[in-house]
Amino acid sequence: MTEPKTKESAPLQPQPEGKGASGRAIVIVPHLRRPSKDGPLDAARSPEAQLDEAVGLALAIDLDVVSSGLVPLSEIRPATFIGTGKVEELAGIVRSEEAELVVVDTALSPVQQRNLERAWNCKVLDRTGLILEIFGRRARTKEGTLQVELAHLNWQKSRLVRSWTHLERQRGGFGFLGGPGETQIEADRRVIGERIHKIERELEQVRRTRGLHRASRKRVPYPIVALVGYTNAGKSTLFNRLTRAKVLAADMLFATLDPTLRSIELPHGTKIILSDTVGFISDLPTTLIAAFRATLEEVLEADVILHVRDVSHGDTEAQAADVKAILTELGVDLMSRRLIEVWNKVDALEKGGAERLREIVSRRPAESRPVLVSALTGEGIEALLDEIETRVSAGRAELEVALDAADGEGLHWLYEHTEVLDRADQEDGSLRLRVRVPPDRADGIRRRFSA
Ligand SMILES: Nc1nc2c(ncn2[C@@H]2O[C@H](COP(=O)(O)OP(=O)(O)OP(=O)(O)O)[C@@H](O)[C@H]2O)c(=O)[nH]1
Repeated sequence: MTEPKTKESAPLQPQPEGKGASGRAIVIVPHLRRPSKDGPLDAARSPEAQLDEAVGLALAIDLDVVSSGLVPLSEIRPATFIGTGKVEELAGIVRSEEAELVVVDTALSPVQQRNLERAWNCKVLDRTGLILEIFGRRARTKEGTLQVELAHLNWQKSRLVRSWTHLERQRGGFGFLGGPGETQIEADRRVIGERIHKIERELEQVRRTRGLHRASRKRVPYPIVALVGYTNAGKSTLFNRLTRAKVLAADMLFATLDPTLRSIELPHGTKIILSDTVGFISDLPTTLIAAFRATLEEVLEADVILHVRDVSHGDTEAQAADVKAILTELGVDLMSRRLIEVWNKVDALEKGGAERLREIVSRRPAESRPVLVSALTGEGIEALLDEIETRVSAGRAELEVALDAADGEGLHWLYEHTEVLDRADQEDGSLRLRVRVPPDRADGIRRRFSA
């Protein structure tokens, strides 16, 4: 593990005046000096990078981050997670900074959270709580919203302490939580239980309809190209660059919790559907995996997957490893021709960096060569479009079909289910069409419309 930025005795780094409107917050990343093999802290990622990410997440929910820093630990304390001395030191900082909230970027037990709240006399949000807030703000589809609310309720149920009502009121969420007395907690637990039941029923309903939507989407004749990648890798910016669509692309994490679809035409006329997906994040709390996966199922149906990477980020390798691990778990073959690595933000590399990457890329075999782009400046975009077109066509079969001109139904079917490349009306009253189809459809179509 790299040397921590903050020494044990040093105060946290003051932050420049933040733009946040949700309250004054301190962000800390506790990390073990010697990571234990079963410790909850992620040793693959540098603590500094984790701190950057945590501050980014806090800013994404409009917190005014007044101070932030690493908290090195020699061991994890059951009662407060971090040691007594450090807890006291932080209490002083909370007071002097008039902070209303401390984000502790690790998974805290309900008891640890409660004890820290008492010691600091302010709200404490752990990593799960922080990501839940972000998911809550970014969820756009019905299913996304329900999944997040369900995860939130399950998490709350395990820790019936007053939640951070300020944020939750804003979202119109769980304002009923808060009573400190036993009876109040029991009542809250019952209300939560009922709400969980209701949401589970609604989710069932939504899933059934989503299945229908997907079935109708599957009939769409165009190949689907899905963008995946780590949070802040530049997916939305690339999506916009490729589609010139107006999709939210702010310097915010998780600007896209739910998939967005657009259809575009590639340089040689191939039409595709471009699908933007949720950003990946390190150490995703297990309670959130279902909500996250629901949005990623799109990827499985994609003909081509663009794995967008921010190659100017210090942790780009660790981020890519995270994404690949999840793709593999979902059943995507990483060696498959349908995966293209897009190395984004080449404009942000330090001097000589882009040349170095170009050399690395040129040594890779052509079929697994990443494409270097800048979604911001447009550099490399033409080459990317060409590569997408090559891969899309490679995965599709081209057929010649013939049918009677009077077969209106057949013609209609072909236009709905295949990509019609060319059409010729014959003198004998028949029609000849050149169509492109997914390989698994080719045989059926040949049988029905023998050329
Ligand atoms: N310098 C540079 N910045 C970029 C580039 N592409 C995107 N960005 C910036 O990176 C930030 C994140 O971009 P987004 O497109 O929102 O990232 P995302 O992957 O969609 O993020 P999530 O929605 O959180 O998953 C924004 O500030 C973009 O302006 C690029 O090629 N070069």
